[in-house]
Amino acid sequence: MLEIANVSKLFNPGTVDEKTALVGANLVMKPGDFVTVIGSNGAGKSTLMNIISGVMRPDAGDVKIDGRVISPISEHQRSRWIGRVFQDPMAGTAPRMTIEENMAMAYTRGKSRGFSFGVNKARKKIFKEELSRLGIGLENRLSAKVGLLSGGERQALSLLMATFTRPQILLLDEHTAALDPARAELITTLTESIVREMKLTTLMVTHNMEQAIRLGNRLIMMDKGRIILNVNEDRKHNLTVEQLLGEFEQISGKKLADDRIVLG
Ligand SMILES: Nc1ncnc2c1ncn2[C@@H]1O[C@H](COP(=O)(O)OP(=O)(O)OP(=O)(O)O)[C@@H](O)[C@H]1O
Repeated sequence: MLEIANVSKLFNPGTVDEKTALVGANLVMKPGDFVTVIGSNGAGKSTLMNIISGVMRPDAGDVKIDGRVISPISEHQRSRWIGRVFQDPMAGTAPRMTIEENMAMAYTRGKSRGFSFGVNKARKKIFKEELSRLGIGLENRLSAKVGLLSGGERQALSLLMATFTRPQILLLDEHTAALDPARAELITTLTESIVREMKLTTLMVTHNMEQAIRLGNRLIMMDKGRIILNVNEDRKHNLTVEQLLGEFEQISGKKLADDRIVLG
C-alpha cells in the first residue's frame, strides 16, 4: 500500500522565485490500484512523482509503503520497490549498452554490491522470456545496442525494465507523450497488460484526458499543488471528458490550463 500523508513542497522559499509545488497532498493507494493523474500546468504532478521516487524530499509530510515511512531512504535504495518510466524514451535505458546488459542492470537495481551484475546463461533465458512479452521481437536482439532501437521500442524496453522485478509501485510520468500515435497506442496497450498481469500498484501522469479515463481504476485531478478531485472506481466507469473538464472548472473556478492537453 502507498500512502502520501500531508505532503508539502515549496521551492525557493522566501525568494522572488518561491513556488508552491504541493500543499498537504493526501492519497492512499491499495495494492493493485491504478490511478491516473491529470492537472493544470505546474499543478505539482512531477513533484509528486519525484517525492515518491526519492528524487527530492518533502518539506512536510510522509510517504509510506506498507506503513513504513520511506522519506529517509535514498532514491537508489527505493528503486528496488519503485519502478519509473519517464516521458523521454532516452531516459530509462543506456544507449551504448546492449539490450541484455540493460536488462541485467535493471535486474540488479537497488540490490547490494555483493550481487553479481553480469549476464549469464540463466539470466539470458529470463530476459528472453520477459522480452517476448512485449511482442515486438526484442527477444531476438539481445546483443543489439539500445541506441539503435526506435523510440517506441526503447520505451517498451524501459517499461519492461521498470516492471520485470515486480516493483511495489510503478510510476509512469507521461510515458507515451513523446511518441507518435501508433507507438503511443502500443505502449498504452503494453502498459495495460503488464499492470494487469503483474497486478502492479500504478500511478500514471497523463495529459491525454481520454487515456486518463480509459486506463486504471481511479483518477485524481491536481491544481496548484492540491489534489482537488479523487474519482473512485464506480464513478470513473461512466466518466466522460466533458464531465471531467466541467468538474475541474466547477472546483477550481477556471478552465483547465494545460498546454499539452489531448482530449481524445
Ligand atoms: N526544481 C524546481 N525548482 C523550482 N521550482 C520548481 C522546481 N520543480 C518544480 N517547480 C515549480 O513547482 C510547481 C510544480 O511543478 P511540477 O513540475 O511538479 O508541475 P506539473 O504538474 O508536473 O506541471 P506540468 O504539467 O506543466 O509539467 C511549478 O510552479 C514549478 O515551476
